[in-house]
Amino acid sequence: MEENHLFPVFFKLEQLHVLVVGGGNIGHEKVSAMLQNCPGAHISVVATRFNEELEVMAKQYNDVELIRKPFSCGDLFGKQLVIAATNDKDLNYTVWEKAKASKVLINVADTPALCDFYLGSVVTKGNLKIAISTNGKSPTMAKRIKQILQESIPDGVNELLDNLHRLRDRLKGDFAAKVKQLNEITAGLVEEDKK
Ligand SMILES: C[C@@]1(CC(=O)O)C2=NC(=C\c3[nH]c(c(CCC(=O)O)c3CC(=O)O)Cc3[nH]c(c(CC(=O)O)c3CCC(=O)O)/C=C3\N/C(=C\2)[C@@H](CCC(=O)O)[C@]3(C)CC(=O)O)/[C@H]1CCC(=O)O
Ligand SMILES: NC(=O)c1ccc[n+]([C@@H]2O[C@H](COP(=O)([O-])OP(=O)(O)OC[C@H]3O[C@@H](n4cnc5c(N)ncnc54)[C@H](O)[C@@H]3O)[C@@H](O)[C@H]2O)c1
Repeated sequence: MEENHLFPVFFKLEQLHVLVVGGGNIGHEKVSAMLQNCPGAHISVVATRFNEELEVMAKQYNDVELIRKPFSCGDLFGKQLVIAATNDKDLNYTVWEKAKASKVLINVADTPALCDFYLGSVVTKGNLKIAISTNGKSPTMAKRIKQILQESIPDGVNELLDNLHRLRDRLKGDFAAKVKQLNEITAGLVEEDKK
């Protein structure tokens, strides 16, 4: 079977500065995805025109700025991540070239082959977060799996997480002893599978 070789990580977007080039439907979708996960995300959007929903959204977040102008190389200055989401493939390629030259990680929304990273479909229950990828094969399938998991994972999972966190803080002993105790305490959660 073909395998997905993407390596998932969870970024702290309050500590990074993201540049989004393009403020249309897709620019709005990507900014919205980042803010849903991280309301404190630090995002600059450069575009010649902005979709109205994006303009309304940006006003509600202190760390999102919309800059109405054509893209230029200097926009990359001080950014750690870039999303190129214009409707101009050649321009998206230019943004990719500039990002590579500046060693900034980039997602090119219309060209998966040029992406250093993909955005995932995200399930959230309190502190629990699950990111889904189909290796770029079908974002629609990722969205549907997200919906299934969102409904099937009970909301109480966050209380369980809080309890385990408190327990983790109270456990004594070295690392190996703590791992042993935590495994024993949680074994009951997966007991059904062993039968
Ligand atoms: C998960 C999600 C995250 C997000 O964007 O927040 C996401 N796309 C979402 C939705 C979505 N995107 C598209 C549709 C239309 C139906 C369809 O095509 O299925 C829908 C469905 C909808 O909107 O209902 C079209 C589309 N997407 C890409 C291309 C370009 C291409 O493939 O060439 C085209 C064709 C453009 C065209 O035809 O013009 C590319 C990418 N989209 C990815 C992520 C990355 C791969 C993720 C993975 O590994 O699965 C990747 C590779 C790069 C990236 O964008 O990071 C978000 C889920 C929302 C949710 O969770 O609710
Ligand atoms: N990755 C995904 O999930 C996904 C999904 C659907 C579509 N797409 C692709 O994303 C691309 C964008 O689609 P859209 O619907 O957002 O288009 P759109 O027409 O709504 O928006 C295009 C944006 O690009 C900006 N732009 C154009 N030239 C510019 C320049 N020189 N400098 C700065 N900004 C400039 C415009 O001002 C506008 O904000 C399309 O190529 C589409 O194929 C990607």
